[in-house]
Amino acid sequence: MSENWARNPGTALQRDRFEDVNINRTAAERRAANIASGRSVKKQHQAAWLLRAIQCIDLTTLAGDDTPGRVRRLCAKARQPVRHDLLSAMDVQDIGMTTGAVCVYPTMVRHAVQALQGSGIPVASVATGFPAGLTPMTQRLAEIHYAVDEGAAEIDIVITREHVLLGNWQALYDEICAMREACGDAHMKAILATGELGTLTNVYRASMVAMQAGSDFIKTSTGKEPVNATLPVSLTMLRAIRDYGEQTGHHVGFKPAGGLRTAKDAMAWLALMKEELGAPWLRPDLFRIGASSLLADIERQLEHHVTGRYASADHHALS
Ligand SMILES: O=C[C@H](O)COP(=O)(O)O
Repeated sequence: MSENWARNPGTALQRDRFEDVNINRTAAERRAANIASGRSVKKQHQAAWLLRAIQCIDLTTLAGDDTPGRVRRLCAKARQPVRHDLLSAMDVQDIGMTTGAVCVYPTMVRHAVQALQGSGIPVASVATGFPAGLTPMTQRLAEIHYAVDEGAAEIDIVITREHVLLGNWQALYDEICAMREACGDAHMKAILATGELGTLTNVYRASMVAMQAGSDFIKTSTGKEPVNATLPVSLTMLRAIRDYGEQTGHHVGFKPAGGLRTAKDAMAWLALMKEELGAPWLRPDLFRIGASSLLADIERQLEHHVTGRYASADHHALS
């Protein structure tokens, strides 16, 4: 992550920027499918794209049975996400390849911070009653303070879905503003839990409110909803990011999360980013992929690229 990673200061709540916008699901699905067909990435560039995807992964463990040991193993993988011999074969052994961040629950932050010392890899913490967000506001804010005090540099908050479903934009804006303030210097990603928002129009409107309230990133899902990151939802959020950028001049990042497991998924989302927002968004400052098990398949594809053979998935430990 670059030192000068710009924050999104947000704006006042401006309903006229989103209340009249309606998203056509059929058109969004068609456009997303077209982009994901992968025509925009030439075969010979695929390995470079996969390396870029790794640099954008928020390597995640968010399980009830997480332990300090599991978090330490995850951090070791974040420090060295691809085997050295594969990096050497691709002549990229000296680029300092790491994942974008490690993402954990608040009580695991200290273990991750310790394990990542000196690596420059930030620790992200979920907070605010993840995944449902249905705990009292004072506790949700206290959780942010706790995670920041433990050393989290990034906070992934969850929104109250009810505010979106009822169109209570002021309440949504106020809640996210309060969370942004609690984050202090930590960068804030707002998880919209799009699988629970009903319509793409709601996704667009919630995205806009989250950005107006100062979110540095908008993120699709917790990974715990029945439907997590999809391409049409992502397209809708990227359109909102583009519109917000045109209106304010502020660049907001995007994080698809939940169910992204294959190198093919990573390629589809990279293509979507490039097509919709352009090359500046293909870097960890503005793009993260939240995933617990994507890295194994990417490493497998890179091995195939280098050796022409596939190793078994369990050959690539704990990715
Ligand atoms: O934010 C990250 C997600 O929780 C990861 O979801 P996943 O386990 O489906 O990759």
